[in-house]
Amino acid sequence: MKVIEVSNLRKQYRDRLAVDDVSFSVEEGEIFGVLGPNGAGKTTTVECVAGLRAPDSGTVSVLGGLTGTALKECLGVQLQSSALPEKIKVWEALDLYASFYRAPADRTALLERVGLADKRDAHYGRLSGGQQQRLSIALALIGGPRVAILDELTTGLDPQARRDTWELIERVREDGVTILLVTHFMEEAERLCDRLALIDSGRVVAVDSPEGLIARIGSRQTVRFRPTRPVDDAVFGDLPEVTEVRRSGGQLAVTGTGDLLLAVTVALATAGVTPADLRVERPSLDDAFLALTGKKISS
Ligand SMILES: Nc1ncnc2c1ncn2[C@@H]1O[C@H](COP(=O)(O)OP(=O)(O)OP(=O)(O)O)[C@@H](O)[C@H]1O
Repeated sequence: MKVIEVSNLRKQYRDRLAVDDVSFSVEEGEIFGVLGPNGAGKTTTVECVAGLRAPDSGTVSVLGGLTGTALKECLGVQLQSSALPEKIKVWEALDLYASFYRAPADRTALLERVGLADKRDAHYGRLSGGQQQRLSIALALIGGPRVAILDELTTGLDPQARRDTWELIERVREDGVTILLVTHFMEEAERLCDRLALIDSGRVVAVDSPEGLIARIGSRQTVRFRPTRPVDDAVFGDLPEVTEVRRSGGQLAVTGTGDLLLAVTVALATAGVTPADLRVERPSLDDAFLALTGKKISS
């Protein structure tokens, strides 16, 4: 079942065309990512989905076309700009947000869920960045939504806090919540999203799974290592998987396709060479975006 359907969305701010032509749909239970560089139109798109902005043209349908209070009861939103007052306590924020809903979720269970049970009396301003983000996720979930919209929720977090947040999002999905996630982090998109819309300059460049997007640019990969003793290019000469061998300092980079790692390691073993610091570089979502748009997403 399609939970969100966006068709030919367009939104202009004065002389700035933020969203030109955006269409995608999100299936029930998916984590669907909206990925693109800064200023691509991601936030404007999800604000239109959340009913917080009116599109100039195009249509948005959530849960079969719910509007007004019915939509609000089913939708949880965590936006980039939603900062709370420094002095508000965690439980006060939850109580405040719970008052917006007819049947709010159990607050104690929710605090446990996001790992803030021991912070219930703490002031918002005294929480770490990761804790503030987890509170904002709890606030997005307080109404017991079927769909949650989360915008740039790990921006500014350290790697551990980011990974903790990803685990939390995965658990939220396991509870049956469909998630629309805005991000410009490749790793986040690859780790969390079932499917993604790549957005550039207000337009959808492609919609696919992370693997599907990466597969579009082919299966080229590179095996890098430091040989424990000198190795001649001829060692790889007859391997159909290998297209290029490059040397830089003491390091070798063998590029090719297919089961390249196996082919290279067997050839090295046959030649009696041990590859130290061996690693395989496969194309990333960043490479896919670059191939599709000529630009890099990473900021
Ligand atoms: N309220 C506004 N008034 C005028 N221009 C705006 C407004 N909001 C966004 N824009 C502009 O519209 C374009 C798209 O912005 P939007 O925030 O939707 O992009 P984004 O992909 O979410 O970017 P970011 O990752 O930086 O948040 C940008 O050029 C932005 O400067």
